[in-house]
Amino acid sequence: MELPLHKLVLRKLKMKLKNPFSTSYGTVQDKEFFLLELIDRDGNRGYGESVAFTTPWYTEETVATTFHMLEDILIPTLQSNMVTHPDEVSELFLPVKRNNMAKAAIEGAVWDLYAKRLDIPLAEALGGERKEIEVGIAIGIQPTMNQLLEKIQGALDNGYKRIKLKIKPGLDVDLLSQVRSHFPAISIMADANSAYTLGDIDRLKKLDDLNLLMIEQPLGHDDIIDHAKLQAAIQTPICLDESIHSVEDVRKAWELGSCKVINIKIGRVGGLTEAKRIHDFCYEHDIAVWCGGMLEAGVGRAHNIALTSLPQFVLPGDTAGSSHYWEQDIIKPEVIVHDGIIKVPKKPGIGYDMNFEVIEKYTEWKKEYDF
Ligand SMILES: O=C(O)CCC(=O)C1=CC=C[C@@H](O)[C@@H]1C(=O)O
Ligand SMILES: [Mg+2]
Repeated sequence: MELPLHKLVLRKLKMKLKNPFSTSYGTVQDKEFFLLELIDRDGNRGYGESVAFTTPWYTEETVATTFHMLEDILIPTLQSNMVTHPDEVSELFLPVKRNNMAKAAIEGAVWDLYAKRLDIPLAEALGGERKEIEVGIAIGIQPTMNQLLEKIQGALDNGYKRIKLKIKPGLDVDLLSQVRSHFPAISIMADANSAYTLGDIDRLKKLDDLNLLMIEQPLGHDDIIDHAKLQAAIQTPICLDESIHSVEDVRKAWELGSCKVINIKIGRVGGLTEAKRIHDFCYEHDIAVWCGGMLEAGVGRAHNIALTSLPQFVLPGDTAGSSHYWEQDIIKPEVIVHDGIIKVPKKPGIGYDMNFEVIEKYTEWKKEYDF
């Protein structure tokens, strides 16, 4: 049955993070993004959120390229084609190379609308079964060791199930050893955001003594060959983040032995349909999967929660609670983490209502598109 699309409302928002988030690439303080509200002829509303940053340090996409893609390519494509199921959106966008975060923003709104039309939770529409999901937390690079230890303790006090720390050359073996000696038994992983090369192999081998859950994206953002060499040389499981844009990337990485774990970010892989394909491949091949974060506001967070309800998300994701990032989130209720657990909402679609008071407060401009 056709999805009778009526109108798309595109809002540009800017929200200040409570705490700046620092990685080997740099620091994020303000999060700029698009909120997409897709309305059908029966008055149902589906929501999507874009995740690209203002500069292309994580992937090549930015807020500006997202707008260009939405305005000039993706929205017109959706306007001129009929869809019956969200999977058809990624088919429609197939001739457009990459620009996965822009594609995911619009596809996410279609998925939410589709689930709402069926009157079922998005998690169920995706085939998810979990009623609750376990989550961890990502802690950015801190100015001092004491501040880092305090942040970790605070996260543990809040029940988060695993701690992800950012590392870079010079802020790695010693830093992680100190953390490990303060917290001998906790689940710790390190994210390098491509800060190393194979020349650092001896340094990276030292991490094997620290019982890390995994090391995320140690080498080049577009590499799977050197990662295979590194994985053969170290015991710590490698997780790929930046290198993975599709299920084909996962298949190749798996065949080469480039990693043991996959971080799925809906935006990086072009939407929930491709995220689900990656999930299914990993399920069949017994590859551990978890859901990464992009410092999302509530709508993006809600999509992550729905996705994480699928069975192969066997490791805690980066979906921390709203209050970890924001003074006020754009959804009601906010995402609450209790003892490191989020309850998957039972209401239709993403399962959270929009908080338009907050949305209006942070909206810089909005624009409407008719279908
Ligand atoms: O959303 C979160 O809480 C996790 C954020 C996070 O760790 C990242 C977001 C975006 C880019 C990176 O710095 C990093 C990552 O690589 O996973
Ligand atoms: Mg990462």
